[in-house]
This record gives sequence, C-alpha cells and structure tokens, in this order.
Amino acid sequence: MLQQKNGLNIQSDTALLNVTRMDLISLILYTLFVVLIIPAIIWISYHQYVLRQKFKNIPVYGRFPFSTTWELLTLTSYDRVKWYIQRMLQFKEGIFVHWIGMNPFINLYKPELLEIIMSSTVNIAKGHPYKMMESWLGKGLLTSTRKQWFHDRKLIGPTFHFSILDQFAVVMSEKAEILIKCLEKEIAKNPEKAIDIFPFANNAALDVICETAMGVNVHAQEGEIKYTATIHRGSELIMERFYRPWLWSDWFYNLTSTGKKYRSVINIIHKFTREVCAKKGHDTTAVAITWTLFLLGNNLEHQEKVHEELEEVFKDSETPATVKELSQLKYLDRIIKETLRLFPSVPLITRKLAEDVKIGDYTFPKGITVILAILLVHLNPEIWPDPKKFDPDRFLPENSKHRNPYAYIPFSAGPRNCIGRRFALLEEKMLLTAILRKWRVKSIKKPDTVEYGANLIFRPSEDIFIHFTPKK
Ligand code: HEM
Repeated sequence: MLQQKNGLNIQSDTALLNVTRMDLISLILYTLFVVLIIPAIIWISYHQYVLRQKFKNIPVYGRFPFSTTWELLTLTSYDRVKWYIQRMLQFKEGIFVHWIGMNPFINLYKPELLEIIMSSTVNIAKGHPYKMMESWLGKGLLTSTRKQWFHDRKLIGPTFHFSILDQFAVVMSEKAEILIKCLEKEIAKNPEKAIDIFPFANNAALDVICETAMGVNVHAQEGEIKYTATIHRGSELIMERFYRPWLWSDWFYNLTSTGKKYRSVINIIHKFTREVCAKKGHDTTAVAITWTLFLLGNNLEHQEKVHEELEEVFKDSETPATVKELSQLKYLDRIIKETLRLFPSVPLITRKLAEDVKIGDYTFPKGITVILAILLVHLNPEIWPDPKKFDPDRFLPENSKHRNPYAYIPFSAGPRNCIGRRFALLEEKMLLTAILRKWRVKSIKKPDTVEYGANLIFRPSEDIFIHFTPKK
C-alpha cells in the first residue's frame, strides 16, 4: 500500500517535473518569439512598406508578396521570356516593377529611361543574377566595378583595335574553313537530313576565342572537348537560383544539392579556362550565328538578296574572305543587325544602383537592382512597328536616322558596353559568309514555334535544324 503510494508520489513528481520543464521551454520559446521574432517581423514589414512606398508611382506587377516569385518559379525558361513580353505589352510606360522574394526588380524598356542608367559612370555595378556569377567569372572585366573596372577596361581596350582585328581575321578564316569541312562531312552522311547548326557554331566560336585570346588551339571542332555543355548547365543553374530567393545566400546555397552541382560545374569550367582558354565571348557569338541562319532559313526572299550580294563581292573566287571584302557586305550587315534585334544574344543586363536615381516622377533608391531589358526594348511596338516581322531594311540609314540610339542595344551602350562588339561582328560575318558562299539554307522550325530560354544567353532550348543545299 505504502509502496503503491510511494510509486504514485514518484509518478506525480515526475509529471510535475515534466510540466515544469514544458513550462520552461514554452517560456523560453515565448520570450524568443516576443524578443526576437516579433520585432524581426515588424522590422521586415516596415522595411517592405517603406520600400514599396518608394515605388508607388511605378507600375507594379503582383500585389501580394511572393505571388510573382511563385508565378515565375513555376514557369519554364521559354514561358518566362513570354511572360516578360506580356508584361511589356501590359505596361506601356516602358517600366514596371516586380518582386522576387522581398527584392524589387525594376524593368526598363523605354530608350529614354535606359539611357539614364546606361550612360552613367557611377551606376556601373552589376546586380543579380550577374552577382551570382562571381565565383564563375571571378572579378574579370565583365563583373568588376569601380577602380578595378576602369583599370581593366583601359588595359584590355587596345586588344580590340582595328589593326589587331585584322590579325584575328586570319584565325577566324582558318576556323571558318574547318567549320565548312565539318559541315560537309555531316551533310555527306545523309544529304536529305537537316542538321542542328548550334553545336557547329559553338565549337567554331570556341576555337576562334581560344586561339585569338590565348594563342591555344583547342580543336573544339574536331570534337576533342566537352566544354560547351558544361557552360550551358552552369547558366541554367544560375537562372534557377535567381528565381529561388532562399538560395541567394552563398553559404546556404553551397550546402544544398544544387549548390554542390553548381560547384562541380564551376570546377570543370575553371579547370578548362585555367589550363587552356579565355573565359567569355564565344557563346554570345555562337547563338548570334545560329539565329541568323535560322532566320535566313525562314525568310528565303531575304536570303536570296544575301546570295546576290555575295556573288557581287566574291564572284567566282573560292579563296577565304578578307576583311575588306566583308566590309562590302552591307545587306548581310542589316541581316545580322535585325537578327540581334529579334534574338539579342544577351537579352537583359542588370545594374545595382550606387546612388538614388531620379527620372521624371520616378525615384529609384540606391541599392536596388534595375533590369535593362534589351529584348523588351527591341520588341517594343511603340518603337518598332510590327516588331516580330523580320525586316532588315529597318537598319537602312534613312530608316534609322531618327531612332533613339538606346532603342537598339544588343551590345549594351554607354561606358560599360560590349568591348568585343567589332570582334564579334567580324567573326559572325566570316563564319556566315563561309557557309552562305557554299549553301542555301532552309529552317525546319518557324520563329513563332521554336523554343528558347533566357539563361543569361538567349539560347535555343531545342535543336535548330537547318537543311543545306549546295549552290553549285
Ligand atoms: C554577338 C556577340 C556579342 C554580344 C551580343 C555581346 C553583348 C554584350 C553585352 C550586352 C554586354 C554588356 C553586359 C553588361 O553590361 O552586363 C557585353 C559586355 C562584354 N562583352 Fe560582349 N557580346 C558579344 C560578343 C563578345 C565577344 C566576342 C567578346 C570578347 C572577345 C565580348 C566581351 C565582352 C566583355 C569583356 C564585356 C564586359 C565589358 C565591361 O563590362 O566593360 N563580347 N557584351
């Protein structure tokens, strides 16, 4: 009896102890909630309120926090591009803001607004998603800021001088010949079959950049390396991270499985760039060449004019093109320009503002990221009538003279524009001319059905099949 009583006492003491322990834990949690979490929620809400007040004049997409984050996250890369185009048609003022997590992004696609940011020598720092690429690209010219950028830009500038470009043209023409041989070999396998042109353009452009920038022949066209697929995977992972704000912190990202995948991709890229080749420039040119052939293969009447021009300049000659001959190809110039309008290799760039910027009724606060939406200004119907139509004559001198220079910005504009612009255009012309002197091209897919994605570079998401017919 006594034992039973003692047993009961012990049980009730343990229960009492448990209750007290529970109370203590609840008390600590409650205190933490009151002391830390509530003030944090109040601080974040206040901060968000103040930030949102600053944007109250700017058209905003998505009234509720996180609704746009969720919407963008659930779209494919191709649908995201269409999403941005729809927003551009919806917000005709040339500006709108949307939120990813608790971060506002101001999209600009009106030339007058773009000019104010792009011409600035103060607001030259890159915002997301470029910030996420620092571990990839290091602090190179593309990602550096302030003094280092001024210094690097001055140092690298002379590399792209006309006289040096002439020497680069020799390398480009050698690589163009290899490209033709590779295509001939592929076509010979089955002349009736269309060929995916993108890997050919990519390897040719990689050969060109490695030999011109580093003097190294990597034989990419002869199939000795598997670098390009790794670059694509890296860009995809960066964009996936951009639309998932909880992965923006580096230390957390590095713990996740995608963070680990990204690190291994970066290691492969670094190994390659350290050992053999330069970091940037081949993929933008490769997609530009691919889209040009794709559009020519869809617009046969324009292609015919290119062939006429080639015959006028090269006649029966079979020797490689010279820089002088290439400079005479004015119609091809306009084709390349119109392609870069519809398919700009770099569809958007970003700036993190170093100071408050006031434009008319709008004030953009220091520290936020502005998206300079190259693709959207190129498709803006307020500037380009019938914007989806392929019409190279938009770039005839008489048709362009009244156009705002910031309406057409495939190479960006202002102090931070593309340093490789002349190099890229020369290379494009060299490789395209080599192909078009030999073949007529016809695309299998149409521009409104082909799928692409804006993973930093405006790259096709499917094979770009082209049918090649010999001219002779
Ligand atoms: C069709 C081909 C190309 C296009 C459309 C293109 C476009 C661009 C754009 C839009 C920018 C501005 C990026 C930004 O502000 O965030 C840029 C910057 C840059 N591009 Fe290109 N690019 C092309 C080819 C090349 C090539 C072939 C090279 C090198 C050989 C190159 C080297 C660079 C560098 C170093 C920068 C950074 C300049 C700076 O920040 O001062 N690009 N490019």
